[in-house]
Amino acid sequence: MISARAVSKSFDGGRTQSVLDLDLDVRPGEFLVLLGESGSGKTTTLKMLNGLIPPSSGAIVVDGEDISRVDQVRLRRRIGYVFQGIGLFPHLSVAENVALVPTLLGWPAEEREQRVDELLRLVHLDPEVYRDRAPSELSGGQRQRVGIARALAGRPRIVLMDEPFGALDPITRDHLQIEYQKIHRDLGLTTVMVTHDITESLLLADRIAVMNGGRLVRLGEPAELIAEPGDPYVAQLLETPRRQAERLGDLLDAGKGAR
Ligand SMILES: Nc1ncnc2c1ncn2[C@@H]1O[C@H](COP(=O)(O)OP(=O)(O)OP(=O)(O)O)[C@@H](O)[C@H]1O
Repeated sequence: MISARAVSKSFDGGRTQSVLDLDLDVRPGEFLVLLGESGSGKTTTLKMLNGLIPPSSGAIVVDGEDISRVDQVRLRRRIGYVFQGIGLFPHLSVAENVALVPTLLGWPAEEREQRVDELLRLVHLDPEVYRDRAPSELSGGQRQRVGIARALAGRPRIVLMDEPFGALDPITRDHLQIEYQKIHRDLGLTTVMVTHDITESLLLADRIAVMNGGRLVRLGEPAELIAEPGDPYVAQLLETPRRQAERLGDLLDAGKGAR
């Protein structure tokens, strides 16, 4: 569905090398997570996949088309994007934010409104209650739900998400992760999600692409990475969730014993 071939990106006339020689194939229907620490090149990669940033070299093919040769506006309307920090327009209502792409595509008002209500229900927000609210009148989790609804409005087959659950409390985060995973499956989407949270990537991804210093250092299913990190950096990343899982396992066992 998405292929990157020898993609590199530098800024400041070559002084900052953000992404180096990236080769990556995202399969149709796959949930792929780009994992790495701050500054490893994840956001730059995601923005290159929908043409927001042009690569310095290399090629990106989306659904069979080299994206440097397609109309950029049309391309971006075919790909849903959930931005880091959500990025809802504060002066627009929830419904207007969700209807952004359908409005740009010139959908008739009635169809647009039906779509907004359908999407709000999909992300578990009652349209009667939330349609006319301003983003400032929502909790962080509700705002993130609106961000997801907005990304899905134009019926994209591909969704790119940049740290979508990063700023949420753990309980809301867990709910939204599970809900989004269901949406991804039910709608047959291809999703690429950026995170620096190793546990999140292990729980959500079909495959994880680990980036370090602009390079893709490991690509594999969560179980494959756990069984064989294959790279010292990946082994180091896995230490924390492994330790936490062991401690939680011990506590759960102790809890059972105390009952
Ligand atoms: N427009 C830009 N101009 C100059 N340098 C940039 C620009 N965008 C990104 N960079 C640099 O490229 C590198 C990778 O940045 P990127 O935002 O892709 O990292 P990231 O892994 O997404 O980090 P984070 O998790 O903090 O968002 C960083 O060193 C960053 O400073």
